Amino acid sequence: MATRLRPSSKRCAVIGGSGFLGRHLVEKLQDRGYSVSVFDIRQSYELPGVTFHQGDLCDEQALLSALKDVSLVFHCASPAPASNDRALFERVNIQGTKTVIEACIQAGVQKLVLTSSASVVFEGTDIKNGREDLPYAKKPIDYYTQTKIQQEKLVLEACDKQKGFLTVAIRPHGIFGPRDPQLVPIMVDAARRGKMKFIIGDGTNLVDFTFVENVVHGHILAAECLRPDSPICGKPYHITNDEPIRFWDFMSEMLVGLGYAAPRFHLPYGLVYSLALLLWLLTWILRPLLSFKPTFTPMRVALAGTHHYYSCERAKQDLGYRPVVSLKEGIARTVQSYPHLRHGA
Ligand SMILES: NC(=O)C1=CN([C@@H]2O[C@H](COP(=O)(O)OP(=O)(O)OC[C@H]3O[C@@H](n4cnc5c(N)ncnc54)[C@H](OP(=O)(O)O)[C@@H]3O)[C@@H](O)[C@H]2O)C=CC1
Ligand SMILES: CC(C)=CCC[C@@H](C)[C@H]1CC[C@H]2C3=C(CC[C@]12C)[C@@]1(C)CCC(=O)C[C@@H]1CC3
Repeated sequence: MATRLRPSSKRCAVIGGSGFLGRHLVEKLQDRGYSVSVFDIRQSYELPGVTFHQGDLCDEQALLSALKDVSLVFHCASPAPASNDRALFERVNIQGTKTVIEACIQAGVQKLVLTSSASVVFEGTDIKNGREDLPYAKKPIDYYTQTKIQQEKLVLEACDKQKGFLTVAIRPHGIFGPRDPQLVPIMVDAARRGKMKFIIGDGTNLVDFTFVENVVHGHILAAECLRPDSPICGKPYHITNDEPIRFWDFMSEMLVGLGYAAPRFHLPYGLVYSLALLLWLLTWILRPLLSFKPTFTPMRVALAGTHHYYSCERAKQDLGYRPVVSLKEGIARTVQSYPHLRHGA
């Protein structure tokens, strides 16, 4: 296991620090005594001691002024997967990440920790205990994933011990927790519209859901282990709760916790996937006439109906990673944090 070192200056920047994961990361870094700057396209909160720089990460000059005297950068900004905007994903995740790397090198940043995604190896078919040596998806399930693959490659290939610029990528999966704008809100919206009655497939597919504080813990461990002599340089690491759970059990626990009924009726996976594909095709053909965003997309059906869980042995070995919050506690804390989304609220 690599030795953990705190950067001497303890000055770091979180690109995407106004987002769900970013804000949790900022709060924990501050608790641990880091001096933190946030760079984000929006400012969603204020925190004493944290400096905010509002800007687009594709703007090198804006980044350079935010990275002055910073030795460690976390890059966890991305357009939301639900935006499904190919041009935006390419501009931010690919061009923007090139700009982040260039700005880091120019500003003398020593370490860059990227938030990648375990989905970079997911093609819509079962992955059981997938390790980091699985090949990147040849047919990624959506544009978001396609650009996350390119982004991860760019960051890992930029690792250069000679130049003193070290990089590492964290691949979380199914992040959930307080303030998440996606998982629970999308699920509750579907429940309120009567769309959470059905289980896609036989309901036994296992999936990783990862409590946000475990993802934060993985990022900080990676940053503190990143040194020229450590085995983690230029490598990706899966960070999960290490407790794969049936997708539909997780959904049911969340729903029941919030006062909604658990899904009960089974629908065949192949049928739902084909319908989602057809719907997607129709909305694509009719896009000049109507802007309709279906709840059932092929990507979501694949996520809901296949096995996709990952080994985090490499993170345990190299980073000393162990989840700090169990799935049970994570679910309870998440449910408690959404009083406004409870049934009848
Ligand atoms: N949530 C999940 O389950 C998983 C997330 N990830 C990865 O984790 C990271 C964080 O995700 P999450 O916290 O959920 O996402 P959020 O959308 O909550 O946070 C991302 C932040 O980045 C900002 N941002 C987007 N584009 C730019 C830009 N051009 N310049 C500066 N800032 C920008 C967003 O602003 P705005 O909201 O205005 O767009 C937002 O504040 C992402 O890289 C994502 O790919 C990986 C696996 C799973
Ligand atoms: C583990 C992992 C990568 C989770 C991803 C989170 C989201 C993609 C899910 C959040 C809410 C989920 C959801 C569905 C699919 C996956 C999510 C979008 C459905 C659309 C699946 C089909 C239904 O029956 C309705 C579901 C609503 C919630």
